[in-house]
Amino acid sequence: MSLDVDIRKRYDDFELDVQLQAGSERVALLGASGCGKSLTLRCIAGVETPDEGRIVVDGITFFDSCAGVNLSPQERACALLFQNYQLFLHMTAEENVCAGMRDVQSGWGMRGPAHDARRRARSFLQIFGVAELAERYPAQMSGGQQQRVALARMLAAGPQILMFDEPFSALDSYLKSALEQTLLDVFSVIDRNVLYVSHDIDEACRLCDRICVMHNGRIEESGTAHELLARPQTLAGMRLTGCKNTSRARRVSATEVEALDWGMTFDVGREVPSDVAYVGVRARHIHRDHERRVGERGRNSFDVRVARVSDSRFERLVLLDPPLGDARSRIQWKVDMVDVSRDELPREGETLRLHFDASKILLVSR
Ligand SMILES: Nc1ncnc2c1ncn2[C@@H]1O[C@H](COP(=O)(O)OP(=O)(O)OP(=O)(O)O)[C@@H](O)[C@H]1O
Repeated sequence: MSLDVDIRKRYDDFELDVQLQAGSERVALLGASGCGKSLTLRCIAGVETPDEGRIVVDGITFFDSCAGVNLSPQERACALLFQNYQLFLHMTAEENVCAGMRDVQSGWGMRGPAHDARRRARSFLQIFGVAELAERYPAQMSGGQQQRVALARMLAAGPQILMFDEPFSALDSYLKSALEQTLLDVFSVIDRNVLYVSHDIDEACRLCDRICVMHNGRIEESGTAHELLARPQTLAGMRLTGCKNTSRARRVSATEVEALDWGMTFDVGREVPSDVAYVGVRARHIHRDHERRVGERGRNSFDVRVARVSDSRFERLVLLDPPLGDARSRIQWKVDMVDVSRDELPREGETLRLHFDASKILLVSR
């Protein structure tokens, strides 16, 4: 399995410039809204045409601007699944899956007599737990059921590359989790290129082997979830891997960096790059400083005022006013509420002495 993408496409106010190579692995495109994730998939699927570049899947050239190659979407052995199902409304579930097979060009996919196609359609519906809905029309199914049928149709088409564009974002968390598990079952038995678009780092971690961080039409960095979480290389990488606290930064000395938006200087205990531009502090790397009281100085410990608290089921989200800055530069801290008495939880208006685990502070230059 291989995927080789090197494309550019310009619009008046947006430029896509993507280079992506992948082998037998599932790759997530992770990025904020409007960064070019869907456009990349649409170019690979052939529903958008890049201005220039190449797209090669398993040795087959889908697109090559220099060689004048541009296969039609039907000629490309790929399937693209969106969040909005896109089933044929006048066809039953089984007919929808069969239609996927008939769309397939010769040389790949499952073809055969009608009864064979129907038998195969049922087996794909079975994989996604909706075989009993084979005779129903999309209007007679829930959103989750329609998406299961759409997944069955996608797989039945036998594509070389499976592309998912936030397929579960319209579903509730229970259904989403169940479908993710089914997808993982499917991935474990098929050997296909998989591209999965998401803006959710956890979803990308669960479903993919490698994550590409997209920003402003480009892939800024790529790595395993572990690599990206431990050592993001860019501001976009820090934010997309869930780092809620980022600030512009300036090197103060060999091991000290100032977070300009917070008025705090950290000794990170390692060399600060001369071109450092941003620092990031993950909420879980902030702790109460039990050794010092408010007002006592200490390395990487600061007095911060609690501006606001809000509770979810298991955690209290605490917004902290840094020594400098306004409401936009507040620092987020999360405090576990399980097995903690309410008296111990931070309260609005109080000042706390907090220790920042500076060895975990993230430093990036762009
Ligand atoms: N046909 C078009 N004409 C002009 N601009 C376009 C066109 N298609 C896409 N764009 C622009 O390209 C950029 C990337 O769009 P794209 O749909 O790939 O974003 P995305 O990362 O998938 O976002 P989201 O997560 O919101 O779906 C956007 O700024 C969009 O406005």
